[in-house]
Amino acid sequence: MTLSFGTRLRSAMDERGPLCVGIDPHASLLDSWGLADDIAGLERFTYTVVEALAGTVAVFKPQAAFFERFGSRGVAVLERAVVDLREAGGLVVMDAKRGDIGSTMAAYAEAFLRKDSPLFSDALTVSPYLGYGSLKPAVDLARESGAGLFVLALTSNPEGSEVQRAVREDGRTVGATMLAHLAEENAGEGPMGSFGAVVGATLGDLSAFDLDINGPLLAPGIGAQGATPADLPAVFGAAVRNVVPNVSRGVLKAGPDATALRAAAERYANEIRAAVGA
Ligand SMILES: O=C(O)c1cc(=O)[nH]c(=O)n1[C@@H]1O[C@H](COP(=O)(O)O)[C@@H](O)[C@H]1O
Repeated sequence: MTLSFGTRLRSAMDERGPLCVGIDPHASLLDSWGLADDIAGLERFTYTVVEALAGTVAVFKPQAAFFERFGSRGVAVLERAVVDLREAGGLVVMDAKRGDIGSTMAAYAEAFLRKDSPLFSDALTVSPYLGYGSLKPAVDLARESGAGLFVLALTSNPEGSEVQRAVREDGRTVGATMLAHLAEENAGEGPMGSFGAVVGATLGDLSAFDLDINGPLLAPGIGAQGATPADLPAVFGAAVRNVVPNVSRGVLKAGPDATALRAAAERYANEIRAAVGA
């Protein structure tokens, strides 16, 4: 029987700590690593990160756009990275931020959440802004495959608030409504449900929101966007136990040296552990 994503994620967090390293091969990072902004540079960058960190970090979040910009050969690099990371015991959250009308959403879900898909990942980031219900095909297929979703609820960027903090007719904000849908999705699941929210670590006090969704909270924004591991308890309160903090550029800029990459990831992992008491 396939264990659920929430169950596998909780074990991985317990064993390796909650840090998620983002694999975002920005052109500027390739340049600072002394690599060309081409397929060979992308390949070298990606496999250096995979080889350096696959055995020690709990969760990886490859950002699909940085691979897609090289066309099919870039996607092939992504496919191999996903397989290698998973074989080394890491969990892969594919950051593709998909969202569409339900019938098309089913095809996006198949691309990333069907077990025999070349890009099958442990979880996928999705956008609920065509209506939470439009994500149903992805929710259903994730359940069937033992995978998970991370739904954009309160994003780390300042522009997000015009949508996510908009107040609905029932007096709730849009973001709070997404969190409530996820709490429903995860009801009764143990040790934690598989349907997570993306909640930026940059957002300051979130006590106005009920973050107790019995699921993981993916928290980008640490490092390059200015948040620090020490901010996590104040932002997330009691929900900090379920937080998976993502660091992309903050770790990646330490490359290309594998030892330096490992040291950067370890430093963030230790700071996060100290802050959240994991
Ligand atoms: O879903 C995401 O991963 C995401 C949501 C969000 O609200 N903010 C956010 O920064 N992200 C992603 O998290 C990563 C952050 O990268 P760094 O700022 O380099 O650590 C990028 O891949 C973003 O696309």
